[in-house]
Order: sequence, then C-alpha cells, then structure tokens
Amino acid sequence: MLKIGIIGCGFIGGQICRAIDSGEIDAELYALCDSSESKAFDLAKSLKTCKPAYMKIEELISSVDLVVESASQNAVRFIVPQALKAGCSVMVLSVGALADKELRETLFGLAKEHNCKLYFPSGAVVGIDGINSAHAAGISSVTLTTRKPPSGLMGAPYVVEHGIELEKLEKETILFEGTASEAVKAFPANVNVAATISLAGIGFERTMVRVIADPSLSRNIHEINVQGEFGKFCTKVENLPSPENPKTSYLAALSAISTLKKILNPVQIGT
Ligand SMILES: NC(=O)C1=CN([C@@H]2O[C@H](COP(=O)(O)OP(=O)(O)OC[C@H]3O[C@@H](n4cnc5c(N)ncnc54)[C@H](O)[C@@H]3O)[C@@H](O)[C@H]2O)C=CC1
Ligand SMILES: O=C([O-])CC(=O)C(=O)O
Repeated sequence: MLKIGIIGCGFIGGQICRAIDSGEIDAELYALCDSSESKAFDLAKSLKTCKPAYMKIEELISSVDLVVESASQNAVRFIVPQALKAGCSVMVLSVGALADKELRETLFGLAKEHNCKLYFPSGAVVGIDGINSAHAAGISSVTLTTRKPPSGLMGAPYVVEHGIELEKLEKETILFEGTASEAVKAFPANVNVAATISLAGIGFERTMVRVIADPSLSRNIHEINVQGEFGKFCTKVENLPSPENPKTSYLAALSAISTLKKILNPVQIGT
C-alpha cells in the first residue's frame, strides 16, 4: 500500500487525512509533519482509524513513498528537492513557488533523475484539463481573474506593502493586475492557481492575472479565459471558502483528494 506523508496539517492536509481515514483514499497515512507540532498531534488525534506518526521532515521523507506538501511556498523550496533526492514522489499544493525558474528547473530535473513524479492538482480552478489539451496546438492568451472577499486577502504581502485597508472597501476593487510570476509573489496564499495555470499553459510571464477584492462576496471566484488555435474557452468557479482558512477554497482540498485517487486508480477519466 502506498505510504503517504503529509507536510502541512492545516485545512488541505486535514481534509486529505480525513479522506484516507474514511477509506475514500486507499493508502496508508504513515506520517504527519507541521512547523506547529501541536497542529499535527491534534490532527492525528482526531482521526478514527489511521494512526500516523509525527516525524521531522528528514525522517518523514526517508519513510514514505509520496510526500504531500500542503504547507507554504517556503516549504516547497526546502522540502521538495530533499524529497525527490530521497526517491519520493511529491504532490505540491503551494505551486506558486515554481515561479522561481531556477527552483522549477531543479525540481523537474530531480524528478527525472530520481524517476519520481511531481503532481500539481488543479486546485481551486476548473479548466486545467482544457489548457493541457489546447497546449499542443498553441495558446495565444490566458487570463485569470480572481475575486475574493476582503477577509480572504488579508495579510497578503501586496496588501501589506501597499497599505491597502481591505476592511474599509465598500465596493469591488481591482487590487492587482500583472503577470502570474508577479501575482504569486504578491499573493502567495491566494493565487497558487495562477502558477498551475502557467505550468499547464504558456508560462509565468505570459499568463495574466487580476486580483479583485469584493466586500459583497462570500465566495472565492476564479475565471479563466483562454484563446488559441483550438478556439477559446472561459471557465468560472464560485468556490465556498474553507471555514478554517478563508483564503483557501474547499475545492482545492477536494482536488488534492481527487489527484491522490487518480494516482492510485488503474482507471483514468479525463485529461
Ligand atoms: N494549488 C491550489 O489551488 C491551492 C493552494 N493552496 C496552498 O496550499 C497550501 C496549504 O493550504 P491550507 O491547507 O489552506 O493552509 P493552512 O494555512 O490551513 O495550513 C498550512 C499548514 O502548514 C503549516 N506550515 C507552514 N509552513 C510550514 C513549513 N515550512 N513546514 C511545515 N509546516 C508548515 C502551517 O503551520 C499550517 O498548519 C498553502 O500554501 C496554500 O496557499 C491553497 C488553496 C489552493
Ligand atoms: O483556494 C483558492 O481559492 C485559491 C487559492 O487560495 C490559491 O490558489 O492559492
């Protein structure tokens, strides 16, 4: 049975653990790790059937087959190279870290060298399948428009650096327009989806992103517009935010669970 280790025991890590605990994912939840040890212990205690051990990163990586990174972009820089060198496949949620070309090339090179897989779930957006397919014929433009309630954007480096008083906004306000490369640094916990879209499509410099704060919203909305040789498509998802972490949409955790099921299932449906 595939041994899974989770690094980052917040909303997404917790949902994955519960999906393994309930038997929805047929794998062994072997170990947990979090920079806040108490979060990992509390999560382990809340499970009914699985009894994962708490491990430091190095021990976890040397004990499991698949590492799930559900922590932060900083964690990706530190953990994923080590995990690949140890022969583990890795599912990455904090995809924005891959805007760094040097890190990206290092990770892709290590995965090839060590015969491991890197998985990037679709996360909180719909349409990655279409971008993957369209890529072969050529894509001319990709735009992501993300709308979140102000509470879901609090603390983002861009908001802090520009002194944006989110709590005072009375109407929909465009906070940011730029490349995906800039967006994932400006909003590292809000638009990781821009990185996944970039990886699937035309890269971090040509994928354009708009981030909008809207006090009238209770959902995280992501719209993707794609044009290319195949024609064009537009997707829109209105996500319920996680009750535990309003920055993150419930669909992001479901997407990670779905990716794990796809890895384990001999039958593959969809692109
Ligand atoms: N790819 C996608 O579509 C999406 C990606 N995300 C990203 O996925 C990641 C997880 O999201 P959530 O579960 O909602 O976050 P969360 O904030 O609920 O949980 C993150 C957990 O990771 C821990 N952590 C942070 N840095 C760490 C490190 N260096 N080593 C070990 N543990 C560390 C924290 O203590 C916390 O318990 C975040 O980076 C988030 O921005 C979130 C939503 C969508
Ligand atoms: O969950 C979402 O709506 C998207 C998100 O936070 C991210 O991509 O980092």
